[in-house]
Amino acid sequence: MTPSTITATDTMLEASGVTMRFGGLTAVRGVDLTVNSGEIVGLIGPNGAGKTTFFNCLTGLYTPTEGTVSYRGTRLSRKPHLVTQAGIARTFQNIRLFANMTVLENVLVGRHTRTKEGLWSALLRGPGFKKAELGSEERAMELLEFTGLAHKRDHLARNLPYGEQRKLEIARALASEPGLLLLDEPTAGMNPQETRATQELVFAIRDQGTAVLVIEHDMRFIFNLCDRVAVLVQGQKLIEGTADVVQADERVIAAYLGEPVAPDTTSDTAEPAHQPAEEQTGDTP
Ligand SMILES: Nc1ncnc2c1ncn2[C@@H]1O[C@H](COP(=O)(O)OP(=O)(O)OP(=O)(O)O)[C@@H](O)[C@H]1O
Repeated sequence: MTPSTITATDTMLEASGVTMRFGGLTAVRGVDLTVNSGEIVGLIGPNGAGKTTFFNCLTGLYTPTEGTVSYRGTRLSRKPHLVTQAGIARTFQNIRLFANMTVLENVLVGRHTRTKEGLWSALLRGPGFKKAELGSEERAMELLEFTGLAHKRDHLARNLPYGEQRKLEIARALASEPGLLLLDEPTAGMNPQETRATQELVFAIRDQGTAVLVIEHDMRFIFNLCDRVAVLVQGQKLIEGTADVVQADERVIAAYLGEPVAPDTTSDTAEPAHQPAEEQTGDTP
């Protein structure tokens, strides 16, 4: 999945002094964060702490007011499609699939940065895209097998259950063959069984050579999954460390956790922690 040139010691992402201001509001303030190859890093913090804004600064959706972002030692472009082409893919907090395309087509569109055809050609399904599609289909099917969606290849994205839509977003992100995958609340709205399956999927993604940076409010998920966790509070990084260090930190407990995280004793039949805020499948990602 990942270029064989990546070694265990590569720095994939290096964000340095990233600050993002919106008028008088400083949403992200001087944040440094590194993700190395082979790592799963978590980014947690209260609502409004600046986590998604920080992701948007990494992926070119926002130009940081201050600071730099590099991927594998090279400063990143501020254009999202060039960031994807460089090797960073992401999913969104609110699912952004092509609702009226099939599962397979959604993944094929995700491959456009790895073919000569552009996004518009992919969306309009022009002749160039159809040719490129033949070469891409095998890889797209591998990704659907990998994410457990192969049997749904011809279903419309909008007809998938919520948990499978989230998986499809991940499959589509993987279609650009990223070295680093950014996941924004991948388990939001999932039940405990789906959350555990997502955890296994993220481990498998890492094991195949893609580093992962993940935002999530489900603390059991984060602390089970991540090699390191960084905590943002009011736009600033409060602490960064292993799960044990972070969840025992009194400032983190006071600012975010409220109480130490209990071990995972949830049952498979429990209800989802919360439902998605909206029916998220839109027509445009
Ligand atoms: N485009 C924008 N214009 C103005 N303010 C913004 C913009 N985007 C985010 N903000 C503000 O920046 C702050 C950080 O928001 P952000 O969505 O990054 O937080 P978050 O940690 O991802 O929250 P949540 O966990 O609820 O998703 C908030 O006060 C938000 O209102």
